[in-house]
Amino acid sequence: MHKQLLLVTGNNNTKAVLHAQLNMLLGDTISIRSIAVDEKQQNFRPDEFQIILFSSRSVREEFFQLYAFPLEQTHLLTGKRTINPEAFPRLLALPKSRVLVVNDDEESVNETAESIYQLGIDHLELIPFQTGRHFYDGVTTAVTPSEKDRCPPSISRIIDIDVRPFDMTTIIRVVDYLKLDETIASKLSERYLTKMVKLQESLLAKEDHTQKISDHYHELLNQMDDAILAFNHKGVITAVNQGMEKILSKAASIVIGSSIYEVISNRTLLQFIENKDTRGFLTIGEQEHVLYKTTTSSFSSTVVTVKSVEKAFEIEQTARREHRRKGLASKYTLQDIIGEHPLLTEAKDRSLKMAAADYPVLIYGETGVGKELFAHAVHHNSKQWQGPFFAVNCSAMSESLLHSELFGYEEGTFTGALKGGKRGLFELASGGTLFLDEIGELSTGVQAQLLRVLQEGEIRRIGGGSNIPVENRIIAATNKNLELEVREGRFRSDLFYRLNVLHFSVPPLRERKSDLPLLCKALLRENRKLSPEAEDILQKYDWPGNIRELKSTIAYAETTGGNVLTSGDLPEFFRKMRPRNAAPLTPDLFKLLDLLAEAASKGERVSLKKLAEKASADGYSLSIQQVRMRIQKLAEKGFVEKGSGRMGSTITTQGLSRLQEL
Ligand SMILES: Nc1ncnc2c1ncn2[C@@H]1O[C@H](COP(=O)(O)OP(=O)(O)OP(=O)(O)O)[C@@H](O)[C@H]1O
Repeated sequence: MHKQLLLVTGNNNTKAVLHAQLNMLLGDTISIRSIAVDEKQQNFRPDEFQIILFSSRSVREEFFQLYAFPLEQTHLLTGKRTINPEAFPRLLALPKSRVLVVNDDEESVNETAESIYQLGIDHLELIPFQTGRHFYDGVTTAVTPSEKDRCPPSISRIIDIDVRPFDMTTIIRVVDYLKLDETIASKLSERYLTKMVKLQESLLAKEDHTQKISDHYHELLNQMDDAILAFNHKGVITAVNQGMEKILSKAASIVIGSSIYEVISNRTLLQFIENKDTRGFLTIGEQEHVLYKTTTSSFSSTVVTVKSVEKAFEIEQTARREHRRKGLASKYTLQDIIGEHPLLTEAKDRSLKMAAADYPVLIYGETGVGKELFAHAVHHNSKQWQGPFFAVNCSAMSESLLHSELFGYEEGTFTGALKGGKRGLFELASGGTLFLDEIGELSTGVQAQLLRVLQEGEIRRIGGGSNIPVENRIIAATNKNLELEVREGRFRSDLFYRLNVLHFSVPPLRERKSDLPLLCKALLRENRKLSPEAEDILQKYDWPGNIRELKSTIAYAETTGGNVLTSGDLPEFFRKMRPRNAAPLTPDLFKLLDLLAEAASKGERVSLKKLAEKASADGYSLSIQQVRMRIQKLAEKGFVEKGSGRMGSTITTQGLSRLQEL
């Protein structure tokens, strides 16, 4: 009689998979009938089967609730299930993480998890799914043998490992009970083994790969000049390199896995690990070292790096250059502030001394004297020189805009607010310097907020509920007399006294005109210079716009002039000014200029011949050649513009103003 096996499963999907497995392994020798437990069966007699194989214990229980047959002659077997080898690579590819195991009941969940562990997949922390529970803290991936619908909504990634097949012991028990030919058993194990070997190969490949990666990291860590130590949130050391082994005087094999408190005896190092600082110093023997501490974003690991002072300095320089490239760091140092006048030198000396302190600095000075330049230099010489430098002009924005620029806002605070909110300048400049230019223009509302920051060291974003600590050096500048502003009630006295602790003035250019040649030289492009006459004009001027005005004057002259910039190349305004000691015009030059002015008033240009005739008529006997030479002279002074060919000449505005002066 042909031996018959009944397979009973929970659902049709499982039935199809398990039936295919049994059929492949035993189909040539026995007849297999498969049912899903709740399927309606007609003419069905379970006692006709020699063996009934259940896919799980719950299926078995359900079966006997449906069929109350006495089954004395039938062997009942609940199969053990394993993981589908095809799904193996998908499990191996998952990163080290916590993963939810989902199946239809508690037992099958545990069984699935057990099989995963038994197969050697140990990099996953498997969390058992519980029916009715919706949230699993921080778990976003689930592994399930085709029970996707049961996965809770908090799961974003589902790894379907397909229906779990019977494991080999179940098959062997069937073969054994049915007393099947031994050759079948060996054939079976061959087929089974082939699959298992493949599985093992992928596991080994993984282990080998992991080992290789681990060796590689070790090698890299040891290549580094710095000493490195990493520990987890429990203070257990997870990595060290040779540099750190030397500092600790202990081998990595002892250190790794031990608590930091067991292996670190150096008090400075231990204190640095415990405190909040991210940078510290450590002396080992005679040598100074810099300590750095970084915590991973998930706060699960902390890495401590020990660098030699020289190397740290080099890196900080590079970081500074990078900051500078991004325009965040201060761009100027005291060397960039040109001038040797004692008043300027005094300002430089003061600023240098004030830079070292922690108080705010207030810089007084007229517009364009270089207050911002000084603010950069103060930042550059301060403790926070490595941090960012942000400047804001308090008069350039409306009160509400300035408020949001300085303090930032939370998402949804107002129409047009950026998604995720916006960090204000106080937050951005934290750890660095915030330069508040034209502080005298601050509205009373913003003055009150600024006072709060200075007193409390924290800000509150617009629309935000919590206070955010900030640590900035404040440098403020004004061209107003702040004391007067306080007296007249426009500036808060408490804010004034907070800001005014350290202050200095930058002298206006008119009080340090001896610096003009130096400044001009620095501002002029290479190969360009000022004619003595032009320089004389610049010396005579009062410079209400200070260096900013000087800069634009030079830029103007360079655009209009050649290599030697004459008074004629200066902006019109300057050309009207009479240079000191300028040689007076000779009467015939004066006459020619006068004639040209007369013609210009009629909108005419005059030829050399005509000029000679007119001059002669007024008693100035000049040949055409003599007129040509004098017109050339006037043109050199910028008073006349010569026309080409027969075009004739005309007087310039500079010539006209000279004439008026005379
Ligand atoms: N001593 C100096 N040497 C070289 N350049 C200078 C010097 N002083 C000022 N400058 C230049 O002049 C311009 C104006 O300087 P800065 O903006 O620092 O003036 P300020 O006093 O802050 O002006 P404001 O009060 O109008 O903001 C800048 O381009 C700056 O580089």
